[in-house]
Amino acid sequence: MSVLDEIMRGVREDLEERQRQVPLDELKRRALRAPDPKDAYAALGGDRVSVIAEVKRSSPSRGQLAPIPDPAALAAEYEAGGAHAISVLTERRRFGGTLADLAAVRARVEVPVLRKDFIFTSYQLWEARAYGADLALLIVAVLDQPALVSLIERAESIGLAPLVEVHTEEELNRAIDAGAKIIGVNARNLKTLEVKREVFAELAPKIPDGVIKVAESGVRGPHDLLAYARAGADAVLVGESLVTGGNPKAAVHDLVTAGAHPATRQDSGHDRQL
Ligand SMILES: O=C(O)c1ccccc1NCC(=O)[C@H](O)[C@H](O)COP(=O)(O)O
Repeated sequence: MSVLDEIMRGVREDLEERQRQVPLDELKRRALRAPDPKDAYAALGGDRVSVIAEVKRSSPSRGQLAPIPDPAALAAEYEAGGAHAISVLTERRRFGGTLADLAAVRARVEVPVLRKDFIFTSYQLWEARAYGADLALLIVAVLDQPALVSLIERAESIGLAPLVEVHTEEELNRAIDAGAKIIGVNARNLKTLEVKREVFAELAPKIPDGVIKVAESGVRGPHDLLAYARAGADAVLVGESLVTGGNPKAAVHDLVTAGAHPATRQDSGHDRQL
C-alpha cells in the first residue's frame, strides 16, 4: 500500500466517524452561519508572489515537525509577517491537524484560510465552509474526473475557492479540463515523498494564462521563492521551513519581501536553481 493509499484509508475512517456524529443537514446549517468567505483570488493574484503559510505539525515525510499548541497564535505570527493566506492541515493521523485548528485560525486572522486535507466528498467541503475556510484543496491524484468536476462546482457554489493540486502533466490536463482557476503544482511526489522543485518549472508553462499558479512544497527560504517566481509562480505554499525555523514571523516577512518585487531581486542564496 502506498503512503497515499494509507493516508486515504485513515481519512475515510475518520470521515465516517464525523458523518455519524454530524448529519449533513446540520453541517449545512453551520456553514450558513459561518463568516462570509474572503476573496482568495484577490489574495493570491497580482504582480507579487503571494505567500501561503502553513500550519503543519507533522508529515509522512518528516514525522514530528513542531507541536504547535496554539495554531491561531502561529497563524497570527504569519499574518503579522505579511502572509497573504494561511493553510491549515486538518488531517489528523499523519499531519496532526484538526478542524478545530481551522476554526481557531479563522477566528484570529483576516487573510483567507485554506483547508488542506484529502477531500473526496462534498461533505468535507461543507465542513471546510462550516469551520470558516475560504479555500479548499482538491488533489487530482485522489479523484476521478467526474468527482473532480463536481467537487470544483460544489466548492464554488458554497463560496470556497478550490485549489486544485497536480503532480504530473496528465493530472494538470485534467485540472485544466475541469475548469480549475487556481492550480497548485506540488513538488512532493505523493508516492516517494521526494521533493523535486523542477516539476513546477516543467508544468507551469502549460498552465493557461489567467489561472493562478501555486508552487507547493520545498521552499526553504527566499532563494526558493525567487526560483519558483522565475518559473512563473503567482504564489508559494510553505510549511516545514516556517514551523521548524524558530521565527515564523521573520521567515514569512523575508519571503513576502522577496516576493514583492521578484523580477528586480538579486538572489543571494546558494541554491539558485530549482
Ligand atoms: O509533507 C508531506 O510529507 C506530505 C506527504 C504526503 C502528502 C502530502 C504531504 N504534504 C502536504 C503538502 O503539500 C505540504 O504540506 C505543503 O506543500 C508544504 O510543503 P513544505 O513547505 O515542504 O512543508
